[in-house]
Amino acid sequence: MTDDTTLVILGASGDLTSRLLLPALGQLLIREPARRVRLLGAAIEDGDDDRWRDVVRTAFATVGAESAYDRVAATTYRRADITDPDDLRSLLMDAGDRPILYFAVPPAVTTRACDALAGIHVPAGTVLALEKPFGSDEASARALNRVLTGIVPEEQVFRIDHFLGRSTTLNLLGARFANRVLEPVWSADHVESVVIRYDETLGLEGRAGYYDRAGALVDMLQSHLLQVMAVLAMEPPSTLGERDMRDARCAVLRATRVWHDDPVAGSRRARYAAGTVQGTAVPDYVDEPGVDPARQTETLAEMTCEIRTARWAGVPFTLRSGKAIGARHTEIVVRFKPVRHLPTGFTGSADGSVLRFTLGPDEMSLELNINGPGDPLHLDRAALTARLGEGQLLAYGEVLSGILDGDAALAVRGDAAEESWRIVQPVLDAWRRGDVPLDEYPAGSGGPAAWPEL
Ligand SMILES: NC(=O)C1=CN([C@@H]2O[C@H](COP(=O)(O)OP(=O)(O)OC[C@H]3O[C@@H](n4cnc5c(N)ncnc54)[C@H](OP(=O)(O)O)[C@@H]3O)[C@@H](O)[C@H]2O)C=CC1
Ligand SMILES: O=C1O[C@H](COP(=O)(O)O)[C@@H](O)[C@H](O)[C@H]1O
Repeated sequence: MTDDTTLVILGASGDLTSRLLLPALGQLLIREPARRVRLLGAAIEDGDDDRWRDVVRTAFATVGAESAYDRVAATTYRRADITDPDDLRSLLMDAGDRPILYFAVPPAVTTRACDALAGIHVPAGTVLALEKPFGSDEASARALNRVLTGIVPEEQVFRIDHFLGRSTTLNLLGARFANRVLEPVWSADHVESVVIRYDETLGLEGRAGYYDRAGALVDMLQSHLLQVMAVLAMEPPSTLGERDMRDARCAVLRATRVWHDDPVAGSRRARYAAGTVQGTAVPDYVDEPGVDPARQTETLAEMTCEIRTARWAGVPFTLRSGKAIGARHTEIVVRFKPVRHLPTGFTGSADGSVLRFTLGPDEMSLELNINGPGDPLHLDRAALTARLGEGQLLAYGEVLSGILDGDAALAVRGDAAEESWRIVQPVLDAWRRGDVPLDEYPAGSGGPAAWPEL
């Protein structure tokens, strides 16, 4: 990586930029002292270099990376409407050779900006990094892919999914592929069910402009949780290189359908009502600023899928994510089948073992049936727990590192983005038709009382 690479952050005044991208860049520059980057920020609002430099310094400081600022070779700001070809042209002139255009802007703006880019000259080696959601359905994702590959080759398109850079997801690879003990039981022969759950205490956080159109299904399941499922379920790749990893993940998605092809039985949705989350009052979702009640947006989504391969057919993979839940509950749970025959004479129950990966703090635990204290033939439950390495970088740091190095292993390939939409489309359609009721739960609860525990 040399000084002549410019990271152009489109959406310099946005939440993602200040809260996640810049802190991650600061961390990355601290971890890799030889790395240099030029930073060009752009947004619609009038601004100047000094104000932008303050934004960068403040963001670096949030992760204790103040000293990384000296490694940024230049930091400049340009006012630009990136849907305007003239503004884009002058931005590209400022960016120089082989720029990285990071679209930290709303998805509809990204689409319009890419349409504009397709009509102008883009320097060879330009990299495009696009935030999720990628398109708004399968057809629009396909159309956007066509536009992108008309601008730069697929290897230069980074569709971002920061869950692929999360240490838990990376730890899954180590646990699965560096332990011979797991591979023989990693299939429908031994696994009964898988749950991937990301319940947050956070509510809307002022993001109605985006979230009210997306909802939990698109915001979390269609993107992040399907990618985590792909890592959990993929065939062992030959290498951790870009092609092997992306082929393996995409093969899982290609084989995935909603459970029994029945989106009504295979999904549930709900929305939070007024309540209290960890001592703080949260309004009814429809009373949050900017929400349109007519949209019937869900804040809790659940979908069960089947991966139709010899390894996984018949195993339900349930993905769930909710906002304003009483306690953070973020984990991957692999539940094994009980033993085929429990020798007569034991007392107590012998439920299947459970392998659990907790996301942040990262832990892995294996629950087993053991002979407990007292009666030696009475079965008790015990857990072997290991704290996993948190990684030196935030998830966005791993993602940025890949982009700056031109390694797309942690980015979503175009065909995988389309497959993810294909998987959720029947559910979206069923919800739009009103075939699945929109249930309610008080903010701060664990979800609708009537929903059976996963
Ligand atoms: N925020 C988050 O936690 C996460 C966000 N994302 C994704 O990141 C993207 C950005 O989200 P977020 O930062 O929250 O959004 P914000 O609304 O906070 O920021 C949007 C940014 O886009 C700029 N912008 C809008 N239109 C244009 C335009 N025509 N030309 C130039 N700049 C423009 C805005 O500039 P101005 O202020 O000048 O109008 C602003 O800087 C979305 O795709 C979102 O899904 C992904 C993961 C997490
Ligand atoms: O992309 C998103 O992710 C966050 C959850 O991820 P985290 O790493 O910030 O915990 C989610 O809150 C947000 O709604 C979604 O857009």
